[in-house]
Amino acid sequence: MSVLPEIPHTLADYGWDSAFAEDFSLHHCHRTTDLIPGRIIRVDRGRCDVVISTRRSTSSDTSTAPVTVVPADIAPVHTSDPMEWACTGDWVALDPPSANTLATVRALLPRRTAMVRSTSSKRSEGQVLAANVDHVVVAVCLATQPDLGRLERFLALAWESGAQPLVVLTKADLATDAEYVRADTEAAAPGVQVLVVSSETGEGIDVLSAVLAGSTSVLIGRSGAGKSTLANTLLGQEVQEVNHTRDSDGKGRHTTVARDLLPLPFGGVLIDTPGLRGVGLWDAESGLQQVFSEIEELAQECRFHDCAHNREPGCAVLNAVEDGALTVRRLESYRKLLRENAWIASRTDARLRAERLRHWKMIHKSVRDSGVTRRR
Ligand SMILES: Nc1nc2c(ncn2[C@@H]2O[C@H](COP(=O)(O)OP(=O)(O)OP(=O)(O)O)[C@@H](O)[C@H]2O)c(=O)[nH]1
Ligand SMILES: [Zn+2]
Repeated sequence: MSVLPEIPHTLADYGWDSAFAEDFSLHHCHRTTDLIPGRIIRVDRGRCDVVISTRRSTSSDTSTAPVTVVPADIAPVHTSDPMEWACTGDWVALDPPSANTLATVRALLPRRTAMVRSTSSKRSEGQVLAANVDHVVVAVCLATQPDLGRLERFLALAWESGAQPLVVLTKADLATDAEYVRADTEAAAPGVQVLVVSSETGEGIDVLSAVLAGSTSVLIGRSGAGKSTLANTLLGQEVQEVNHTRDSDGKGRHTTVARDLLPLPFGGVLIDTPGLRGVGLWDAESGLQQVFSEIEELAQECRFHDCAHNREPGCAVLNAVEDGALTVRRLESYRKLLRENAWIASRTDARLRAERLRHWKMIHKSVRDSGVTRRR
């Protein structure tokens, strides 16, 4: 067993609920040995760290007992497809650790959402950076002129993951015209809540905490947007668990338990993994449709159903630009991101994608056939 101390959180604090419990029971009943549920908080070279309950007896106990962190082997669930690699946020079924064996992950439970980025390999494949995320919080700094095109790209990625995006306008204490920026931001983010916060004064932190409470969240945004500062503000005391502290002589660096997934003091967790913060687009066509939903709606009114909104007669999109209802900036941003996305998608091996789709359909079908109804 791990020598790590018990942490006064429960699996429920980490997002465990009855729908995951049902998915887990499907794996459980196929096995003679006792598998246990857990959530991956970090993956590192063939190993992962998993939070598990300190109590094993019944599932009702599991949700209220304190959790502990154990290292686990992920080799049995390794596949050739990076989209299916175990990642931070995954709920898993695992063999518990024993006196002389490491815990072993036997299955990943079906993901509700997945944050995906393109890898830099020659053959473009997606890689999952975080699983089962409920809120993607996009941080935009109020101290400088916001880059709305960049915001729209982050939002497309957020929508594409299946999570609910949220925009936080940070450093409100440095803002000269917060309301003006908020209005511009809201116009660039239909269907997305926009909150104004300051880690310096604490403005808006209570509202943000209430929105994120009980869910799994990630913070993304450009460098310097104030993500680390905001994460520390939200995590409060909890962050002490992960701080990298220097030796008293100032030479070496000690790491206590390094975690990419941290419990929030008001319930729920925050995922912060390297690579997730400045993530790029990957096959986010439906995400783009959601970011630019008003343009998609206008396009329904164009005279020609294949209208490219260039100079076609009866184009509702161009008419909206003429009326001032739609900005040229936003239409150009929409075109640019669609082109960028099409280019990335075209690099992806079509056969690979078809296989992946078939595989996931099979999983969904087997879940459906077992009579389990899923929440989302
Ligand atoms: N005045 C003020 N400064 C802030 C606030 N939040 C962050 N900052 C400052 O802004 C700078 C960047 O903040 P970070 O939290 O490091 O930004 P980040 O988004 O994590 O940056 P990366 O780690 O590069 O991605 C730091 O100097 C912070 O002290 C705030 O609410 N008010
Ligand atoms: Zn048109």
